[in-house]
Amino acid sequence: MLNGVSVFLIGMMGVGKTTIGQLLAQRLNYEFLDTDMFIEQATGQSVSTIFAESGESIFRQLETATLSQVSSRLRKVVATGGGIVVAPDNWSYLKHGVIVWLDLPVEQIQKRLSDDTTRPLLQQQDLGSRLNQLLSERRSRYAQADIHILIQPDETPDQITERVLRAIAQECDRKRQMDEAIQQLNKEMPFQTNAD
Ligand SMILES: Nc1ncnc2c1ncn2[C@@H]1O[C@H](COP(=O)(O)OP(=O)(O)OP(=O)(O)O)[C@@H](O)[C@H]1O
Ligand SMILES: O=C(O)C1=C[C@@H](O)[C@@H](O)[C@H](O)C1
Ligand SMILES: [Mg+2]
Repeated sequence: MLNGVSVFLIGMMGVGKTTIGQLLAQRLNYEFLDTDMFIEQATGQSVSTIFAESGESIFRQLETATLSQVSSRLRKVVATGGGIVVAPDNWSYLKHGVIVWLDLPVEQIQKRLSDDTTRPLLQQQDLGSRLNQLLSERRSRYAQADIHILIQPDETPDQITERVLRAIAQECDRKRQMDEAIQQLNKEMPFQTNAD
């Protein structure tokens, strides 16, 4: 249904981009790629070490460079870092594929990440307020995705993956119908110049 077009998963930390991305790639027979892991392999450093020793700005440059590399490739499911939506330049790369926003209420994210030490932007006392602050800064960017999946609290990774697959199929159908309508209209009403 995708004709090789890649899928980009976006969303806040902890919503399950890496978990769902791996399952989705298996179902689509695509290769799975995670921008955080890609950066860790390329630099030989963990995301936390990059933030601590080089700073967030360098991490964001690594993220954009990674995305520019992977966006030109076909048949990939790409789990992106939670902050990838912030840099406007990154959208020109994301738009090479179908963009899926995995969304989960902050209370659920909080439960999942309460003991996490690997996400540098969350290493502070009040996890709930920090997540709410990041989400309010980013929500309008996430909302630019082609597909929005609001995950239910008890939904399993397999159930979410099924729902994403159905939504991708619907989105591909919608795009195909629109392309056909445009082609039909172009046939019926050939473009006229002022000279006609
Ligand atoms: N549907 C689910 N139900 C319960 N736990 C889940 C589900 N999906 C993911 N998790 C768990 O939540 C945690 C965060 O998931 P994951 O690492 O996939 O999120 P992420 O979106 O990739 O986060 P990040 O943006 O920080 O990389 C993991 O411990 C994972 O096992
Ligand atoms: O939301 C974010 O800004 C981040 C999310 C993670 O995936 C990592 O990319 C990093 O911890 C920053
Ligand atoms: Mg991840």
